[in-house]
Amino acid sequence: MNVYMFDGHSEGRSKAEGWLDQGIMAFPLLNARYEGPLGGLDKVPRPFLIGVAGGTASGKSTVCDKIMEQLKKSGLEHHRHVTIISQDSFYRDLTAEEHERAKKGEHNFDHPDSFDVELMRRTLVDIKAGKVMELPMYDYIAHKRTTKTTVIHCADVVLFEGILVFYFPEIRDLFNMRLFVDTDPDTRLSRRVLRDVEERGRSLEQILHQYMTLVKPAFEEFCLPTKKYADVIIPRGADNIVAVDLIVQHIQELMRPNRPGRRQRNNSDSIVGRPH
Ligand SMILES: Nc1ncnc2c1ncn2[C@@H]1O[C@H](COP(=O)(O)OP(=O)(O)O)[C@@H](O)[C@H]1O
Ligand SMILES: Nc1ccn([C@@H]2O[C@H](COP(=O)(O)O)[C@@H](O)[C@H]2O)c(=O)n1
Repeated sequence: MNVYMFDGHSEGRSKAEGWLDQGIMAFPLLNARYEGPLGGLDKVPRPFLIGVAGGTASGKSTVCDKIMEQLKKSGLEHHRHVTIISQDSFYRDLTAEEHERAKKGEHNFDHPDSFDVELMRRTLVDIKAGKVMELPMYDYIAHKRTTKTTVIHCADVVLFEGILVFYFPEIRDLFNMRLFVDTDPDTRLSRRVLRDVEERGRSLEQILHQYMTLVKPAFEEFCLPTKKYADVIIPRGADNIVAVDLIVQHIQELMRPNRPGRRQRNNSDSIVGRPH
């Protein structure tokens, strides 16, 4: 079985392609023995779908990578697989006019209308149903999904990361666990500048213009308010080893075979704490 590890470092291309460039890695994950679609109180959904939200460059992808790494280290291997999907794969196609604006950093990629929500929903529903899926890849230089796709199949844990994964109720409600990566805005901006210059072919002027006029206001209006939907808020992102460890332990516990009282996620469940 294959698992796609995404690193987000591919030059100007999609995160998915970056993961693929590193090789499709077998990633045996958990030794649990639950099978098939869930419904009973003693079953954990398979795949177990985890939403990972947070502002741009907050470290969402890095946290997802850490979670995968920790699960791997845990040694609970054998026939369990984890997949990371980026919400960026679901940016909708731009018109010619929008594309011209995007080239100047004037298209609002941080607004909910920028996403093909129905494609996102259908894809996640199909993944939850255990179907083999082809995901569109995203090119940050061309500002469009490419004809290349990533095939996802047989995942036991799926991490779905993106700035607005909790914004749309029909997407939000699909998650079995919700994480919000909460990183200081100055840190995020400096990381974004470096990343967008190095990997997304942007000039400093364009990055700052886009950030101040579109990214920052949209973060405050659309992304930040979704923090309240998180089960766990992770301050400082992947640097927060304690939070990542606790989350991984919780996933392992949920998936432990024959766990007493194992049951499906309830919206009032909490791992560490809920936001006020
Ligand atoms: N804890 C960290 N310390 C230093 N750099 C980091 C850290 N987390 C992420 N980065 C860097 O910041 C950039 C954005 O991180 P990423 O995980 O891709 O964020 P997001 O997925 O939220 O956009 C990347 O270049 C990444 O290497
Ligand atoms: N063509 C595009 C598409 C997206 N963006 C920016 O990417 C950010 C989301 O990705 P993160 O990895 O940072 O979460 C979002 O803030 C968009 O502004 C872009 O610049 N160009």
